[in-house]
Amino acid sequence: MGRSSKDKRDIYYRLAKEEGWRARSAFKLLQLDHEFNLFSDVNRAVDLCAAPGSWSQVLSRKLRGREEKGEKANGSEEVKIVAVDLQAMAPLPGVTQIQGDITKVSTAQEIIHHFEGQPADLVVCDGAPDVTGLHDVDEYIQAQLLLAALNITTHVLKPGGTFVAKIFRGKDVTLLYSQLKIFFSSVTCSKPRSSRNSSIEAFVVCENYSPPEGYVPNMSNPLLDHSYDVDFNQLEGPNRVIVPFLACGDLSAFDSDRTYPLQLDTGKEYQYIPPTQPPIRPPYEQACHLRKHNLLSREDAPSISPTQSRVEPEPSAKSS
Ligand SMILES: C[S@@+](CC[C@H](N)C(=O)[O-])C[C@H]1O[C@@H](n2cnc3c(N)ncnc32)[C@H](O)[C@@H]1O
Repeated sequence: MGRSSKDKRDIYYRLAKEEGWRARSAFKLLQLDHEFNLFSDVNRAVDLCAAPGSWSQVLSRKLRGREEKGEKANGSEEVKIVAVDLQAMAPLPGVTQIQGDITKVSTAQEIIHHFEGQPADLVVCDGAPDVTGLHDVDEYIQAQLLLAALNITTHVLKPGGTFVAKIFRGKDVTLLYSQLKIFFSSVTCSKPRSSRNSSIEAFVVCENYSPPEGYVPNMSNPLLDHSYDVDFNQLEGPNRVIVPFLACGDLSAFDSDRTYPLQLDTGKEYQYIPPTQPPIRPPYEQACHLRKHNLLSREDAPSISPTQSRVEPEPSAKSS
């Protein structure tokens, strides 16, 4: 397969490179913003599970771009963006990085410290665990990660703020919706056009953060219980919340499940563009090295430590 075959198969991968995004997921956040106007009135934003950084790029370009034009959201407040990931990420203008775990209270404290004690206006999370291929396990771990993201969000988000997170629409999704509905007056599940139909991935857009009275953020247990003073009759029972579903992105936008010719109708001649910023130390680095040297199936395959010589990463680990 030639190096341009992925450009043909994945139009958003190709557009991401053309527009300088680090990953095709940038379009998912852009399309969600187009539908929900996520960035208006936002000066302090948190990007959870941010590496390699395309969502942080979107936040940086949108919020700082507005600031540069003199269109500040709230008076004279400065735009601040914090990105958190377990992995290191190449620097981005105006984005403070925390290499840390979103399940740790110390990470929440670092975020608040960066915002000088002020809460965030917006928290986004495109978090995904390493996919195992066992659907039930993947769905379960993704759900746990979403709950961890919700949990840290309850430490850092201002009342009235917005939380956006990736969700897998698996069989237990209504339990997740019910947990989100405890904390937000509006929860919508949305599928941007750049997210493949063949993937169970979608995004929850949770607006108007309004925790139950007396709720004390607690990092010890990511599974939130239903013991707060919530009118579950309104929620139609804790496991039966019906959340509106909205497909978003202009219908004229590219279809992520289609293969497009390299020569599009744009009048511009096709030219191969390398990835904008490959991950700097991805967790699959060692597997790539072993595969490249045909060592994957050998029992005596040497293991390489993260401090040993670098190996060339694949352009993209996974994409939906
Ligand atoms: C799909 S990638 C995010 C892509 C990113 N939104 C972008 O646009 O470039 C998922 C990320 O979640 C991160 N992640 C998974 N579990 C995490 C955790 N407990 N704490 C912090 N990051 C985590 C992974 O390291 C990975 O970089």
